[in-house]
Amino acid sequence: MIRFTNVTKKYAGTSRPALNGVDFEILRGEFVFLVGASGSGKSSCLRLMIKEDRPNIGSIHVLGQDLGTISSRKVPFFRRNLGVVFQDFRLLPNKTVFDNVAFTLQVIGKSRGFIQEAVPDVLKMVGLAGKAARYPHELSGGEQQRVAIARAIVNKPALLLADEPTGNLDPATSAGIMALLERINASGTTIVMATHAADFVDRMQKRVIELVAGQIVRDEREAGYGQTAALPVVGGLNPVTGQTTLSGPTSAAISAAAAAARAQAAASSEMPDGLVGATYSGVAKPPVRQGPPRVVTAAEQPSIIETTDLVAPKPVFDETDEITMDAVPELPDVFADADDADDLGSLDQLFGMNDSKPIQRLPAEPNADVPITERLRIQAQTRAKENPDTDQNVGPVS
Ligand SMILES: Nc1ncnc2c1ncn2[C@@H]1O[C@H](COP(=O)(O)OP(=O)(O)OP(=O)(O)O)[C@@H](O)[C@H]1O
Repeated sequence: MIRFTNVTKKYAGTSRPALNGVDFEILRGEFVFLVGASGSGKSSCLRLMIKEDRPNIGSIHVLGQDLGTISSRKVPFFRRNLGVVFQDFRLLPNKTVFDNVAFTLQVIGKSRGFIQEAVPDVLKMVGLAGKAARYPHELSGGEQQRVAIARAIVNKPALLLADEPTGNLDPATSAGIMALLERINASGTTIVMATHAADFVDRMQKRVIELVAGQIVRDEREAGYGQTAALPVVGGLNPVTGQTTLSGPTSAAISAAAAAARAQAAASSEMPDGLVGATYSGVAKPPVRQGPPRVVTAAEQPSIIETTDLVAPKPVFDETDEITMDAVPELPDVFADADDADDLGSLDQLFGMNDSKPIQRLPAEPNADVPITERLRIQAQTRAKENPDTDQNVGPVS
């Protein structure tokens, strides 16, 4: 589903890489937390996954595509199979809840009939059935985030990427969002979520990939947040004062786990700039793994097909099994309507696209009119057991 091979990302003007020789593989159906201190590289990972950015070194495969070779013309088609949720929701303020969700489908050329059926269904799923006519500013933060999730999943993505989706929400609302994400994952969608929400990570006991200064220090199944993830900002030295930008007890609170992580980072490459002491409060957390990182390998993955009765082992999108971009037809007409063009520009911003390519409507998909339960795969699936497909879609598509 996702494979990073020796990925290094260094932003222009920075002295150390944001990601440094990162290797991991995420298989279909997994729920993976990306954790680590602020600045450790979580968002950079997610940006690389949606091809918003490219690595300096290494290769990235997502949904069977080598992102290093995919042409920019085909990137929108690749992104059709991704849902993305951000901390700050990124809703279109001048559109209703319904239209915010419908917009995703309009852009990819779904029929009006399909949209009229799919949007109410997905709003019901996220608990917003009665709020379709509201505007974002008329919603609470949690409701806005549920709209963002509805928008991300309405096109039944195989992969949902979430960057601190609970970052602006209170604990109770966050719990609702996490329950929703867990349900979406149970329907077969792979989820990768960057978060600082230690309580949820500890509670949910999913796979955890932990970054320290751009390097993976832990990759563990059924894991908690860990202590090193609470390390403070990497590179957080104030350039004016030369002091750490952090407040609170620092040196006294440096944990053994923090020291181990730093020693590990230093041993494997140059010491990252400005890695300073921890402010971890000392609240009881699961012990951090000592020694070399335990990387979860494909061979260690549980068989989703054999171990799960209710979960579809295939991604929500059948067509993602074999995304072959060469088979994608040429893009049709550019939108002529100025309003739509503005809106499409906004959609590009949702993905963080900062280039100014011509705005184009994508062609409709065939066989779009299937029931919402089938589209979202939220019902029990027995068919998959009968016809298991263990291909994880990692690696180049020939
Ligand atoms: N566009 C950019 N230009 C230069 N440096 C960047 C850019 N984006 C990120 N960085 C740097 O790369 C490093 C990793 O940043 P990234 O946003 O990936 O961290 P993060 O773990 O997601 O942090 P947070 O938890 O605060 O969101 C940081 O040192 C950051 O300052």
